[in-house]
Amino acid sequence: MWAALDRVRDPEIMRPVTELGMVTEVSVDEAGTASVELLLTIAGCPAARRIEEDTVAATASADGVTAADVRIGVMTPAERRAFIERVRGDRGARAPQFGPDSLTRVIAVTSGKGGVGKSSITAGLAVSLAEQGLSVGLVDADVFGFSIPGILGLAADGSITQPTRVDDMILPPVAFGVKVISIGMFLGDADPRSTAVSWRGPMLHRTIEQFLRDVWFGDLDVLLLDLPPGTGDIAISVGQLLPQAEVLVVTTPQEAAADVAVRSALVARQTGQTVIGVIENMAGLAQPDGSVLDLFGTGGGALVAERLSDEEHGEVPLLGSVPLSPGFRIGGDTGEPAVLKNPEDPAAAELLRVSRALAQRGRGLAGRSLGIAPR
Ligand SMILES: Nc1ncnc2c1ncn2[C@@H]1O[C@H](COP(=O)(O)OP(=O)(O)OP(=O)(O)O)[C@@H](O)[C@H]1O
Repeated sequence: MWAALDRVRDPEIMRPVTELGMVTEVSVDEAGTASVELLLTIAGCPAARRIEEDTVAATASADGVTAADVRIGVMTPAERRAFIERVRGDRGARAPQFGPDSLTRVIAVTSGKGGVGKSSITAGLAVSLAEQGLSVGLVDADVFGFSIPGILGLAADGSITQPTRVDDMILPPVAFGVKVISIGMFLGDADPRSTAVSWRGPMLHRTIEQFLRDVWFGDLDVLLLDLPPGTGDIAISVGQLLPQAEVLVVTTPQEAAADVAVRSALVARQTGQTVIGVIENMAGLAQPDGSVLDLFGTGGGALVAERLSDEEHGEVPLLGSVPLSPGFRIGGDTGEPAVLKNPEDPAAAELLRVSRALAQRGRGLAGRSLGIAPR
């Protein structure tokens, strides 16, 4: 019975319910009727139905079980505190999750101009890294244009999927294997389609800080951040809070956009972050006759990469050039990322190639404390 229940995972925490202490009673009588009690953290949590269905299915599938009696209850405050401690492990309460010694690679995606496809690229990279088996989190810090929930299917009918709160721990919704948190999830009952975030710098800083502290991401291989375009308060806050972050610059092939893209990368450098590459988006659109229409010109990505490369910082590579593609755009509009639904699409295929190259580079141990002391 326990082995069967080990297969039931909490969809938000992505760990077996047995390991999380959520299963409080398991017994089977002589007639083969299995009786299981499982406790949810809070009543009506979004994951509840799925957990209940999976528990019933797992119980019924265990060897020798002829009938399943599954009871779902809710934890007492004391049980919930014990649960939070188990989930957080020895990191303790409210400790920063992505400090300099963290093994998680933090990649902030920035752009100079708005509308160059930064959010689409970030979401596509996150989903394809998760598809390759990495544990991935995504922070949508684009306050003025939070579009990640829509791109990842978390914004149906004008309301954005809310994170689950277990006391002071916030569990991010999971989309296509990616733990996602967005400013758009914290607007209360307001309709995100017609709500503007007009917070000043300190409020934005606190919000990003809270995302990194109270949102429980667990052990991530990669945390991606979708920054607002340009060089504003958020970029500076992220630089201060995550100086070890690596930065990807998204730009279009238009040479005129290069200056502003380079400037956004230079702000990241000033806060100690490392620019690891440039992704050109909205490159040539393939025509039915096989020719290519360079709607936004050519060469912008290579130009930004070249201007960011120097002796001090080494070579900043152009990691890929993602073409314009109606299929890629439709995937974003419908919340079904093309990298999963339509991997042959030319834009999706190029993004998959870039994500595979990124996945191969782990975070090095250089400069980090290994947490061991000499005797
Ligand atoms: N390669 C592409 N081919 C076709 N459409 C694209 C491509 N990349 C992005 N788009 C579309 O362009 C629009 C803008 O993209 P997106 O929202 O990702 O840009 P952004 O840079 O994050 O914008 P902002 O930061 O200003 O919010 C979206 O409608 C998106 O679907």
